[in-house]
Amino acid sequence: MKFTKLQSVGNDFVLLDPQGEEQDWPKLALHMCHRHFGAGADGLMLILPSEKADFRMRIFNADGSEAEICGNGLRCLIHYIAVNKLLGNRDELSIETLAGMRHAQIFKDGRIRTTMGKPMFEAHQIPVAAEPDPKHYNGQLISDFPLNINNRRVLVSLVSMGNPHAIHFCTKPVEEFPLGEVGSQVEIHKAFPKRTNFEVANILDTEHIKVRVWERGVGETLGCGSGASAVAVAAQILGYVGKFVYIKLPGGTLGVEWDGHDDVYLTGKAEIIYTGEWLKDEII
Ligand SMILES: N[C@H](CCC[C@H](N)C(=O)O)C(=O)O
Repeated sequence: MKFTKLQSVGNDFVLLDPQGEEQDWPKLALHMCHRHFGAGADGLMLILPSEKADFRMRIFNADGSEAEICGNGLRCLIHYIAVNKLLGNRDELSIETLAGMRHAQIFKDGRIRTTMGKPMFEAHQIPVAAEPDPKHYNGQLISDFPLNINNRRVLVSLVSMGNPHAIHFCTKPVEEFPLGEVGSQVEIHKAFPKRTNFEVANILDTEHIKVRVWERGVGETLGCGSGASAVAVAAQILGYVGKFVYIKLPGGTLGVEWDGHDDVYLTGKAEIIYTGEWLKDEII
């Protein structure tokens, strides 16, 4: 089975075109994403036909769980479509995802600008099980939500980009944050019935935020597009940044725009690293 390996800001994926074939995708994702016994990736993506859009995308995390959306994966899929001229030379296209329709523009310099949908803030949309006190929130950003992690009180803001994000703003450099210890616990905290992605963010100035990410179903990644979007949205609502912000991740920088009401726009590049053939048939 042929596959293509792609990356964007160091978030890497194997992409398959199943051509109508059905497989145990969660198990195959677990298998193919393994860094030693497999091809190695943060996720497995499928490019599929769609009746509502140019193509449909499915994304499975390295642990086999299926996610609603993946910002970097979306950009990688669009880059794959452009390089392989699956839509000729069209520079605008639409992709159907579990989180809804997403639209993209491809620029001549290789940048790809995608919609990331409208951010959601209601407790049931995150979802967060422990109802925060409604008088504080009623549809506004749930900020300073307290989590007790190994006797450390971690305050997070909660944003859904179709997938859940818990964001901790800190004043120290993000490199000093114990992301492995804290992120692994936040991901599976009982407050999040669907688990959550976790971002630690340090505001550099009104246009730049430094971020590290512990991804649901993956662990620490070098970049996360939906995470970058969620951080930019929360930071704007909290008054830290304006409507356009650069999110500096360990694997690279993404641009996020949000007018405060409608769709978030995410801009970055993507790269095909290699194509390969999957020859293994046994499961780990
Ligand atoms: N781990 C994420 C999916 C991948 C998101 C990330 N790679 C991105 O670029 O948005 C989740 O389970 O919600």
